[in-house]
Amino acid sequence: MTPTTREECAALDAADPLAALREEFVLPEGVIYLDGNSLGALPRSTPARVADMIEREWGQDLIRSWNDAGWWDKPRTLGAKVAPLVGADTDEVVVGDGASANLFKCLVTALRLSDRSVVLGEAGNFPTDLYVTEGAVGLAGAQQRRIDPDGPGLAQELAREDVAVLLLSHVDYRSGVLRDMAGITRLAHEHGTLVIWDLCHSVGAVPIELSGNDVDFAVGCTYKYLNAGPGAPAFLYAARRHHAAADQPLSGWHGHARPFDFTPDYEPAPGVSRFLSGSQPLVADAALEAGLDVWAKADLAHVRTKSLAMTDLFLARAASVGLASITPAEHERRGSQVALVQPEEGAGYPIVQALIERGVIGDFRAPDVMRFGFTPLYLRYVDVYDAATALVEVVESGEWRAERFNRRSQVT
Ligand SMILES: Cc1ncc(COP(=O)(O)O)c(C=O)c1O
Ligand SMILES: Nc1c(O)cccc1C(=O)C[C@H](N)C(=O)O
Repeated sequence: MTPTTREECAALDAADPLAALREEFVLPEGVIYLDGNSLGALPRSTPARVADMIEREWGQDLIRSWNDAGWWDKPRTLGAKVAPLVGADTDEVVVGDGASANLFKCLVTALRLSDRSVVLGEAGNFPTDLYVTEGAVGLAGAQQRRIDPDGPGLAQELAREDVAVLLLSHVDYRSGVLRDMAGITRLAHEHGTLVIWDLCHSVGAVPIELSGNDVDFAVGCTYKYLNAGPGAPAFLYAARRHHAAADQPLSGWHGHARPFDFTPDYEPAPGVSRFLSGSQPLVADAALEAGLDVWAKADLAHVRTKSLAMTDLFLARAASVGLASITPAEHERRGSQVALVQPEEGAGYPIVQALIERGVIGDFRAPDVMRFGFTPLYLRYVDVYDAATALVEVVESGEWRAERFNRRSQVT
């Protein structure tokens, strides 16, 4: 049941099985952070973990750390820590490079596995997915088609039976719509299409079953709900059945079968390691590891229950001041964010700025969406209640109309 009063929220916090995890994060005084879907908060253990990596592993142990501190294997050992969060086996996930680069690798690999040459994508996807697809199809001599995956176009396009690869975001970055991974993957496979899921906005936000749903490939970033830090390395999942035939385009020595033979010819490693390219940012890997170690203490079912209760609460209070939502009311179609449409032309950006001045940090996504992310590991129900109160007050008072809230900054 959705809490309606601050007292009910406090009671939910007192009974929250995730409550203790909030202590694992550095959260600035006076801030309610509703942007963890863009950049997650800092785990308390991260600075010491990174300092240890730099001072001891690098400073004292120097090159020996490639073996002694497990640097060489970090893409795999960190991949194994991501695997339970995405419902994959530990040997199907590697960490490395960025989400855009991994997307490129998966797209070209999938095109090479298929005898077709169309990549079907979504018109409203996060732009990097569209740009990377453009680059990949250009190189592979393929074509890109775009649809609205939440309408009838998806089934119609797949039924043409010329689609090699379907690339979709599991949760839409703007609206927060959660797609039916099981149903869409099954439908695509029935039509001979491989599927790549972009999990950037769903990993750590909702439970995910990649292996159970026979997903072919997936990528995701770690700096949002996984709290790995700005620009942290991403992950790549490839179903085991594709490993032997996967021919990824950024073949580099970290993906070689015997890298220390230093042979002139490329021979891919047998498993998911073949998706690696070159050396990885090991300082950033240390921060990622600290973020993943917090996740090892969380139960995703509890995260999901709390996330839905929080978004229900926020949606209900936004509706009470007439704010329309493009985030679905149905739980099974909702990620862990709320996207509200501005009440009048040009109001969204200044409303978000007015909230930020009050210590409630969300963001604005052009052209008209006010976006609020909910991260059950470090948010309390009372925070959500207080943030919603601030939103109601900002809208009702009209304080957002002040000129200072309309000065745009580069990163929004
Ligand atoms: C759906 C989606 N894909 C990819 C990315 C990011 O890619 P990268 O980490 O390579 O910048 C983002 C966010 O930045 C995103 O929302
Ligand atoms: N990755 C980002 C970056 O390097 C700079 C600024 C913002 C981002 C983001 O992650 C944006 C995010 N994907 C979004 O959904 O808006």
